[in-house]
Amino acid sequence: MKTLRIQKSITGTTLGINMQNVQHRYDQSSTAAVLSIPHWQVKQGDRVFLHGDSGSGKTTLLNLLSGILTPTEGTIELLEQPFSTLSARRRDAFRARHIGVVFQQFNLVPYLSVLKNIQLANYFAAKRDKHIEETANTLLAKLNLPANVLHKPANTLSVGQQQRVVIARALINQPELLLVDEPTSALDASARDAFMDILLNMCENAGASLVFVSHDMSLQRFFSTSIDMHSLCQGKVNASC
Ligand SMILES: Nc1ncnc2c1ncn2[C@@H]1O[C@H](COP(=O)(O)OP(=O)(O)OP(=O)(O)O)[C@@H](O)[C@H]1O
Repeated sequence: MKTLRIQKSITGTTLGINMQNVQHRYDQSSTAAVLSIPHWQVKQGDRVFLHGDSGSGKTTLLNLLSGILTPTEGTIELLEQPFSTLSARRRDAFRARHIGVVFQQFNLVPYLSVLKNIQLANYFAAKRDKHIEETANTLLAKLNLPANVLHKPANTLSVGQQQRVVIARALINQPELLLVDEPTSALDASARDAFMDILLNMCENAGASLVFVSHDMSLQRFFSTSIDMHSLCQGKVNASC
């Protein structure tokens, strides 16, 4: 049972993401920010395709949204709760409970089984699923992974299979916000399209917001909203609600 009570805004719409005057500098003494976003709001449940040139700040933005980085200036609210201003400990707890991340580095524990890797995510969320094996199996089946991989060490799976395990791990806690970075790079075209359908269906059923970063512009057609980093940093992307 989730403890967070998501408030409705005055328009009756819940905001999944609300960034105001956000800037990020890796080097505090530098005058130029690597990322500067005047204003960006994403309605809860929206699915956003984010693209941009190499070095335009996509990874930096995902790291800010997942709380791995905090902005040098400005504020980030998630699910209408303060996020960037939380202490590191409370931000970690918020991430474990409400955010699923699928980043390019899989961060699977290589010698642990697929099930143990998924259980770890559930453990850190502090909302244990008593039927974790059954839930994990259902998720893996939806992602077209055979049930017999569940007890195999993660490092014995193919790269494409590991990508699917990372998705299952990200979804196991039914996050309200899913942050995804280039998840289909190891899949061929037909597996990629099947995977996109599954991912988007899962997000829709859960009412989750999705921020999906990719260089592969052919994936844009799966999304109702597509944003390039240049427009975002120019403040040309308005509130979606
Ligand atoms: N840890 C870091 N320390 C200093 N500068 C960094 C760091 N990470 C990224 N940068 C710089 O910040 C800018 C944005 O980088 P970022 O990785 O966010 O871009 P990106 O759009 O994800 O690029 P790509 O598509 O190549 O992955 C770049 O100029 C990069 O050199």
